[in-house]
Amino acid sequence: MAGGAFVDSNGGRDFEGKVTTFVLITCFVAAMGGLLFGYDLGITGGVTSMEIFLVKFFPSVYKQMMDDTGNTSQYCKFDSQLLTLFTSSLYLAALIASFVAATITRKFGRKPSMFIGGLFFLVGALLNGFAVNVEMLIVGRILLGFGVGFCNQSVPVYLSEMAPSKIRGALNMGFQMMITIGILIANLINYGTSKHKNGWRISLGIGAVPAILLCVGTLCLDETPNSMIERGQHEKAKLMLQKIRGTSNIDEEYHDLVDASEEAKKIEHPWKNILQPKYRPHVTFCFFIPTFQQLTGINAIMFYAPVLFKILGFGDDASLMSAVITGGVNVVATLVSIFTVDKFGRRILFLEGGIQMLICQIIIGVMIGMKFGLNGQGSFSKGEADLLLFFICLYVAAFAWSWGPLGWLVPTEICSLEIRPAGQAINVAVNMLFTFAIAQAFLTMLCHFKFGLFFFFAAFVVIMTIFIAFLLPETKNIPLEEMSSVWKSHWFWNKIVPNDNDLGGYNHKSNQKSIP
Ligand SMILES: OC[C@H]1O[C@](O)(CO)[C@@H](O)[C@@H]1O
Repeated sequence: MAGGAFVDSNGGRDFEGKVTTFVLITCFVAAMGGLLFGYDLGITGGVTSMEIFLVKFFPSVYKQMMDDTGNTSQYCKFDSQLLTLFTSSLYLAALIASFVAATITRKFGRKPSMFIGGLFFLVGALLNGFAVNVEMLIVGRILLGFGVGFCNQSVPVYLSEMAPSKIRGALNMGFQMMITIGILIANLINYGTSKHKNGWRISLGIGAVPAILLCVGTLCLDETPNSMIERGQHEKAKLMLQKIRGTSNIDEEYHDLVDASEEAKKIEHPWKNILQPKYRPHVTFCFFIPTFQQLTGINAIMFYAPVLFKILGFGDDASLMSAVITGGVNVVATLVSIFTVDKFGRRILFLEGGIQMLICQIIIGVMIGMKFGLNGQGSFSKGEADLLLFFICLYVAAFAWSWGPLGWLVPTEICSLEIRPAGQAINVAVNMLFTFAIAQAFLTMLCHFKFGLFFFFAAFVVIMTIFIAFLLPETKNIPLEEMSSVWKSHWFWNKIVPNDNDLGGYNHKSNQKSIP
């Protein structure tokens, strides 16, 4: 499912096999999916800050922006539901599409879903690039959203099933990494196109290039062995396994895949299954982790950084350049997470990231509050603007090594096979729902909450950090087949999870220390 399913479905054991060229090509295709998602996340902020674009499609917002009679508070300059709908409609469409894609991925395979996703991306990008009215823009964004839904649902699954288990963890975070690279590319392109008359067309239309690569790439790829087994093509699956592992010694892995598929088929009602008391921690984390990931307020920065910087008095160029800087910080800090997550663990990254975000949000809120007050009139000096940008970067870095990648990793690794599809569906749907809500509400919230908006998100960061401190057990280095033991040795979850010996279908070890 979207954003995840990289976990080892064979119980964490390592099978014989090399990292073949074939697998590397699959990674490239998967990368296109993440890149496209990131590109769409990053492109609208810059485009909606381009004057020519606003004049053409949102003239009332442009008038409001240019109003220098002093009637409009800086905080409210971009407050327009139609303008935010341009950004947010994508995520609502993605939410709906990921459910449809889940069925197509299961019944017809991963490839059709990826291909359909690529096609939606292509048509959406072209519609946006050639748009002559707001309707074309919004319909284009909805199609891009369908693309995100189909790709986020199928690409990670495809990738995890193709990848040898030893690089599966890295690939999980690699997906978020590609998202951040997509955002950065979008920011760079906006910076480059902003001076051209039709710059916004190039920015929006250029998304068609990775979409074509994804479509063509998908056509050249083969289906995963797991999907072949799921659809009764056992002999083909064996051959495919030999091809992707670069060895004929695949019997053990093949039998594990068949067993896993049989187990999964026994679950008639995955949604009813996940509601059993023993899965309460799983449902809790699959719901609250994506909720909190979005309530960090990260997308207030990712979507609206150029607009926000413009509101704060940065010039046009400086606004877009600042977005490039925050985009760059986002990529580098995600790398930090990839290299430290298995060494220091998930909890420490979550907790450190939370505290760092909190401090930065308070400083940002205070700085804006002191300059713009409640009436929203004011401006920053060059030095103050640089200092503000510095704290925004520190905030983005904290997110990028904590809630960004861990928001996908933790829900996938805590769910055992029989509840993975349902758990992932919750994770993705909730993520998209809150991405939509924040995208839609941010500019209006800024208009009403003013600088207090940063304290609003900071309050959620306090709640989520306490939530992690008390409720999330450390999952670093815990083999998947022993994951159920973490609940039994946790001070809170051992009171909630029923005391049977067959949690999640896996045996658990009795000699665990108390966690955390
Ligand atoms: O890198 C920031 C991006 O990462 C996400 O949280 C996805 O994991 C997006 O919602 C956000 O725009």
